[in-house]
Amino acid sequence: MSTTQPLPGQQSAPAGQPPAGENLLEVSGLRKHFPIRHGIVFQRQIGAVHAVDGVDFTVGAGRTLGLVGESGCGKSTTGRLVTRLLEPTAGTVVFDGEDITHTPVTRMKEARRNLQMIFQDPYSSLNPRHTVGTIVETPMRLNGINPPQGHKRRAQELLETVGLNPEHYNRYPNEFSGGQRQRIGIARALALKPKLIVADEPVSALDVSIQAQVVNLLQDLQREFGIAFVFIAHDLAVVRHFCERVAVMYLGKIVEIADRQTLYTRPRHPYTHALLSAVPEADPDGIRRRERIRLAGDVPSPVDPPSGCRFRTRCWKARERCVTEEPPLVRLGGSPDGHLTACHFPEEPTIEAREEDIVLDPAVTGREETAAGTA
Ligand SMILES: Nc1ncnc2c1ncn2[C@@H]1O[C@H](COP(=O)(O)OP(=O)(O)OP(=O)(O)O)[C@@H](O)[C@H]1O
Repeated sequence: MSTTQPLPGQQSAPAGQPPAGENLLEVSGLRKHFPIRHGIVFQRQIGAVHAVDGVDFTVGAGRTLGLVGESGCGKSTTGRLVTRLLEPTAGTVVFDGEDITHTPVTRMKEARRNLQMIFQDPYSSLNPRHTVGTIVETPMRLNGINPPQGHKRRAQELLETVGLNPEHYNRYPNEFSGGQRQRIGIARALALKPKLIVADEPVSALDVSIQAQVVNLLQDLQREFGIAFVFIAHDLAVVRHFCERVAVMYLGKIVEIADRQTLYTRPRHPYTHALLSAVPEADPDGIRRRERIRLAGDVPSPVDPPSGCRFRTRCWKARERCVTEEPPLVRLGGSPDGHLTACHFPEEPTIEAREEDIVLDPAVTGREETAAGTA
């Protein structure tokens, strides 16, 4: 996939946002292999965890891309590579026209300012010994930003922006709830007026009742300030709410990417079908039945991923070709512009019920048979 061209199928920008199609972030062939070492003295490398294994995507200015997939498929590592918290093994990251793939963090001041990250755990990502004011002001001070109204007033404005009381400036993180701490983290990320925020599971550590509030806050900020987002989550419902485009990852690769409506209603990759079929969804008319797919086992080890298509060991459609030939991420016949799928034997583009459920997990089959027998 070319990463220098705007992704097809992007919707037009809402009022006040940058024009559509201008790529702010271009990720190409991105790889991260964590070495596995053995031995106390010589520490020989005996293998590698293929955490991210050739990922391409772009994010337009002011746009939102969701990264979804099961635990361990490489979402967080991708986020950390993009924000340069990790050094890639291969590939390129171009941000705002600048290739930052190997720029030393100390020399990428401008990019660091415009590229911020929000972390999953609001408890560990805030220094408990610093006041909220210090936490929010520090990025400005480190970057030599002196707002006309002064650091304190600006920090208080930011607290207000994220729905916190500016008078809490002198309080410490442990005096706040999880949702409030995440708001402090968001205020800190906003302090430098970033162009892109990578939000790594920003609500999954929060109570369900608080999650919606924080997601709505992020959405308001995204619209008001035209900030682009890479939103990492395993909760497909949250991603659907927040993201215009969604990429599905499996074992270090993107297996499907499309605009949200297409991905959620007309998926082609069997793995996307399986993920969606696991999402509980209200069926208001009670007429349309959704497909049921239960996958077998866990994601295989990223130390030794399967040959060919990585999903083949859990796929009900796998054939010989899937063992020998890796499917490219391409637009399939019948898919709209911008909908790319990596599959040799794609599914019908619908999530409606099939004649028979797909249940690959023997444990689930056993349980269901027992339940049916006792009913
Ligand atoms: N520093 C590291 N050293 C070795 N392996 C790592 C390291 N960080 C991540 N991994 C491995 O890389 C793979 C991808 O991890 P990653 O955290 O990116 O996945 P994820 O999709 O974000 O999962 P989760 O939703 O559980 O956070 C996993 O197998 C993980 O164990």
